[in-house]
Amino acid sequence: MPHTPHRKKPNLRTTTSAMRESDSAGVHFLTSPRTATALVRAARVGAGDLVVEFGPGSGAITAPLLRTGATVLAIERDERFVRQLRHRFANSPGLRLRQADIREFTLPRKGFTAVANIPFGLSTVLLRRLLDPPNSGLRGASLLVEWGFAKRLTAARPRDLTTAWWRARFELTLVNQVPAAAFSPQPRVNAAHLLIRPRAGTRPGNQRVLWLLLSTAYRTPSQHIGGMLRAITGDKPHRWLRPLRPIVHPGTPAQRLTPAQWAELAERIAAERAGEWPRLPPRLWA
Ligand SMILES: C[S@@+](CC[C@H](N)C(=O)[O-])C[C@H]1O[C@@H](n2cnc3c(N)ncnc32)[C@H](O)[C@@H]1O
Repeated sequence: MPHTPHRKKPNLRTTTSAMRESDSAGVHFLTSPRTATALVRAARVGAGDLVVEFGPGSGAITAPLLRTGATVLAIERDERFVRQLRHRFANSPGLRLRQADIREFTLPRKGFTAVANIPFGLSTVLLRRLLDPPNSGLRGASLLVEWGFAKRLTAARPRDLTTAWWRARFELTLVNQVPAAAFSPQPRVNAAHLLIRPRAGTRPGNQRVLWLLLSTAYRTPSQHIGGMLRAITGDKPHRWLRPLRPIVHPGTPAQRLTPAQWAELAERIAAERAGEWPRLPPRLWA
């Protein structure tokens, strides 16, 4: 007869006190299995894929993730959750659990997908870790973040250089609003399901050109795209602007371009202007 390992119930006292302390740090645990399932389904992962889960807590998202057959690298700082997860998933060979700080943990070089209910206070730091590096191994991400944060990130026109850099290389989609009632303790504001996918046709080789365009555009808000393109390429701006849709006139303020238009411009300039483009700064946000 197959041996069924004895499973202890999770220690609720320990879990509850860990949750209470996490609450004081602005951390909200997912209590809606339907939301966890939707988050995992949208990640489109399965056997052979590597998923990085930031802050698994007591495993609300880890469980459906493991059911997909993917390998889950879960990074949790709180020792009580780590112990609990080890116990709960003792028979899940797909789980690689690390007790570490997600702000410092070295992310895999190999292609990976990120899935997480992100502690609201760490959203920017984590997105920087995922989306800043020009050679990020990120294949996609399915994340729960604060609603206002998701709205700002997905606005039609990025309002700052960092967001423009992320959006020209990745498509960021606000899937839906997730009510505060889906968490315990409840946050004061609703959350959002944010989906991230690499932008089709964006090649790592174009990133120097892209950075040059964006950093020039965002340095001076009133700058016109025509003059900027002429200064960078030495060509008449129409050559680059003509194929863009919606239509962009040379007198358009550069910051009015959409992420897709920046991606297309960088792609075409890099393809047609072989040259020594300036190196990317070692830390892009510095
Ligand atoms: C918002 S909760 C999500 C927990 C679980 N995934 C869920 O949805 O219920 C965030 C989790 O991240 C952990 N955490 C917070 N800051 C962390 C850090 N700097 N490094 C690693 N884990 C962290 C917390 O202990 C907590 O378990």
